[in-house]
Amino acid sequence: MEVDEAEAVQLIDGEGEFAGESAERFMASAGVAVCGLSYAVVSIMGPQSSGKSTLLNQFFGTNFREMDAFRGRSQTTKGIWIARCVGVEPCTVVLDLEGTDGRERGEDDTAFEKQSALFALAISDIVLINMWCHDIGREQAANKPLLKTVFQVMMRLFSPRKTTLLFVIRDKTRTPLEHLEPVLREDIQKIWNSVAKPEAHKDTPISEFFNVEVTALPSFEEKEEQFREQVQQLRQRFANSIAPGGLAGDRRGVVPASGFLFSSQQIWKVIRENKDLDLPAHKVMVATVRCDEIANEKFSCLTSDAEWMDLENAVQSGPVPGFGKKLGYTVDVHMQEYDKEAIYFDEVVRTAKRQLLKSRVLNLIQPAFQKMLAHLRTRALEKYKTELNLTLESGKGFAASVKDITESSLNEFDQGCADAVIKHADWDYSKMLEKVRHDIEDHTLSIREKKLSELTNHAKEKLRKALVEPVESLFDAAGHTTWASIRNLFKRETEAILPEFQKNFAGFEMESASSEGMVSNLRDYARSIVDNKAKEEAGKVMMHMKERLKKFIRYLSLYQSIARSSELVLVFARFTTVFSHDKDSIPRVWTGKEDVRAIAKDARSAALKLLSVMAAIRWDEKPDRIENILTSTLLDGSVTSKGASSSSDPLASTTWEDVSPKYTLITPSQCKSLWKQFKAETEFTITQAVSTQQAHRRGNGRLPPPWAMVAIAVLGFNEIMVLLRNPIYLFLLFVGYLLFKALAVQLDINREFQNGMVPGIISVTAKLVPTLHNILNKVATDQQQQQQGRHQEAAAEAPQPHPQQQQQQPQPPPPLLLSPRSPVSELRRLHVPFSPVRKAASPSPSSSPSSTVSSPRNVGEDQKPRQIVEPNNESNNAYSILMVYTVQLELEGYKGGKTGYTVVDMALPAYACKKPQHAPCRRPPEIHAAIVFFLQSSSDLPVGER
Ligand SMILES: Nc1nc2c(ncn2[C@@H]2O[C@H](COP(=O)(O)OP(=O)(O)OP(=O)(O)O)[C@@H](O)[C@H]2O)c(=O)[nH]1
Repeated sequence: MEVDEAEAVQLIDGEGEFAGESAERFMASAGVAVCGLSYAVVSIMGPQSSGKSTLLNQFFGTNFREMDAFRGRSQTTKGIWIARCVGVEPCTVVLDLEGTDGRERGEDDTAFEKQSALFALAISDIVLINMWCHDIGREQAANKPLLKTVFQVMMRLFSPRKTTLLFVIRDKTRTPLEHLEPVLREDIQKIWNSVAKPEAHKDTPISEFFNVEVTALPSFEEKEEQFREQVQQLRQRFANSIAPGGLAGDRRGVVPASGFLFSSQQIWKVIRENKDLDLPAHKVMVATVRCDEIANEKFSCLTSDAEWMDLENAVQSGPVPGFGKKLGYTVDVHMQEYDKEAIYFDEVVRTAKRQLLKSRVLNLIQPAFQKMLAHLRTRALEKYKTELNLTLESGKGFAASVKDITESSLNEFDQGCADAVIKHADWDYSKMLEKVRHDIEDHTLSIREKKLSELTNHAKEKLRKALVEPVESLFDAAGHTTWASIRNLFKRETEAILPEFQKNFAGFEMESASSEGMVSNLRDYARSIVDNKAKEEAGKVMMHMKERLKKFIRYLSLYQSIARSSELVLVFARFTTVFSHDKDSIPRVWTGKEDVRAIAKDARSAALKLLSVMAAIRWDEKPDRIENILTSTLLDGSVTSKGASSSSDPLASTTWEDVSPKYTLITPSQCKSLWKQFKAETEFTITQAVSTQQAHRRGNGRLPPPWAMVAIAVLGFNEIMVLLRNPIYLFLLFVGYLLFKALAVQLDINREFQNGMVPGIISVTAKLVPTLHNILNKVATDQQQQQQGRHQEAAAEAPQPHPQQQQQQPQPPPPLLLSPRSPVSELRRLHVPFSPVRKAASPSPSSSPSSTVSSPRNVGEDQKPRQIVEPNNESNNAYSILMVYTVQLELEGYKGGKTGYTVVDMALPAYACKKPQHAPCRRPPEIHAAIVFFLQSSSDLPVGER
């Protein structure tokens, strides 16, 4: 319900209960609460039905209930009522008190009178005391007990405020006020004097506590017009009553209007409890409560402030530009509201409550500020990372980049923090600044490690590339200067790469000790590359050599049970290389004139040299005695003596003299056992070579001795003459000779009889008929070819066909140096389709064999032009016409479906006879072994391929 400003409400009911709810409504509707200190409180006391309500209504335009005179005189006002004066500035609140000396309460019930009087004195600036004119000067006047009560309760107020007592004399008579007032004042003084006072105020004059004013009004009932006129004049005195010199008292202890209701309630509570009323303490208490209420209200306003909520939401997702400015403005608004409302309360209390409010506000907004700092921290770190990357990419030095960007990032963070703080708080963001600094330092360290690691890895990769393959190559050609070459290589490459590395990390501004340490580590790494390569390369080379050796073994059918250890493979490889090649690395052709034992010794010596090279890693130039020891003990044969004691055997040890164990690859005792095994296995090779040489010599000495030839001529003279006289016999003899010769070549008589007479006869007998059949077929084939040749000659004489037709004719088979039907030519024919690379490299059938694919390990060797020994007509030896024919078989590629090639590179001394090309050729043992090897290998091929 809206309360009109003139509408009076009950503040305290007749039972003495404070009507807080209706009073609050009144305060809100009458707008008193916002008046601050600019308000005045007026009360009226007086006997019952003395026209108090009538006077107030006429004075201030209020609507207090008045007694209806036509219904009889009775109590109208019960308790205390309150209303706001109409048209009086400043805001004036008026209290209408229950009349004293009322019949309703009885003669002895004066408690409420005293309580209400004290209440009126405590909260009012002006107290109107309504009294009848005819009571002045009377001893038993009705106002005398009232005044006594007022003065007595006044003494119960500590530090009482100075109140104006305005005596309103009603129904004034013809006696002028000038005569009435002294009498009244005298009565008042008498009453004041009669009141018991505390010792401190015993002699205090009444003027210390009261401003006594007196006025008189005509009767409202009899002289209403005059009454109204004089009331209007009197009303003027209530305008600006609180101004200096105004009607109001000194207003000490006045509380702000917003606290008026609370203050009144508390005062009434104290009065009801019959306690002394300490107005200053009450004022502080009111201020405390009210400031608390105001602070709570303002804090609540802030928490629901739209700008604050928007700001708080925004800062959750990222930094807010102008955060401090926006937040400071919002806080300012609410703090100023507090100041505005609390300004009239006790200053000490007000300030204390303001501080409390401020700390609550800061606690509320600090998480948002911390969030803002977190965003700034993240942004500073991101900026640092980005700019560092860009700067490093531009090539600027690492340390200089870090210094510049750190400074700029921290400055930006600092500015962001300064922008985020508010003037109300002295928030310290130095800890966050330290965190950002640590973030940057951590990131810098990680990037530094990463960059240094990249540089180191790059240098290591360069070292690896620069050392691995050259070292591998040097080990391939192991010899006297191998380790010297490796040392030179190591020195050259490290001196080229390490300074470049040192130059690259100069930008990191490292301490010289760290820098040198890193270079030293890299140098150690380079050494480890060589060391590891020395070990690994042995393994790799062993594998290759083992493969090669296996093929060589297949070729010669010699080494069937060797290569039990990888070191032995190396030694064997060197041996077979030397043993099978001459000094110019040309495949050796056994002519029968070589000194096989001397060659074998050279081969063993070379193998031993390889063994000595591979026996240890030599980083220093200090010569060692490994080769000498190996030569003297192994090559000269002393080691083979079974009775050699360990004390005289320099190889009976696990370490080399002057060689560190960590640099030892093959120990002396290992060398010794390897050599024993090597000698045992190679002995057979040498024996085989000697046998081959002897067979060769036998082949060259097949003509019968001269005495036998003379005996044949003498004893067979008649038969010779018969043959000479009969050409048919001579022809048949010639044909028979040719047939026998062809059979002998085809059957390889010498080889068949190598295993003994009886096995030879059996073998030759079994092969005789098929061989004869082959020869006859060959003769028939030759005749057909001759006829085809004649046809072609005839066709050549005929008109030439169109070039395209000519291209479509099938190409003739490639010319063969051997017989087209010979096993070796079959070998070549079968091999050609197997090599796709060979096809690509040799589109023409007449391409040189040197264009074939070779083993990677033999690239250097294969790149040399193949030395082909053309048939030499100048040579008298029919078997000395040699050619080097390279046979490359991808046999391994067909076995087991492997995709890679295993290239068998065999230098085969091929045989081409002086006889016509189509005649059958006799095979030397090496060719025969190669064919046997091929046929054995090709047995794994599919039937069609074979
Ligand atoms: N004689 C005379 N009577 C008056 C005057 N003013 C008012 N009255 C009459 O006095 C009677 C009481 O008036 P109220 O104004 O109700 O008096 P009151 O003091 O408020 O009464 P309570 O509130 O009951 O104590 C009414 O009948 C009025 O008409 C006046 O100036 N002189």
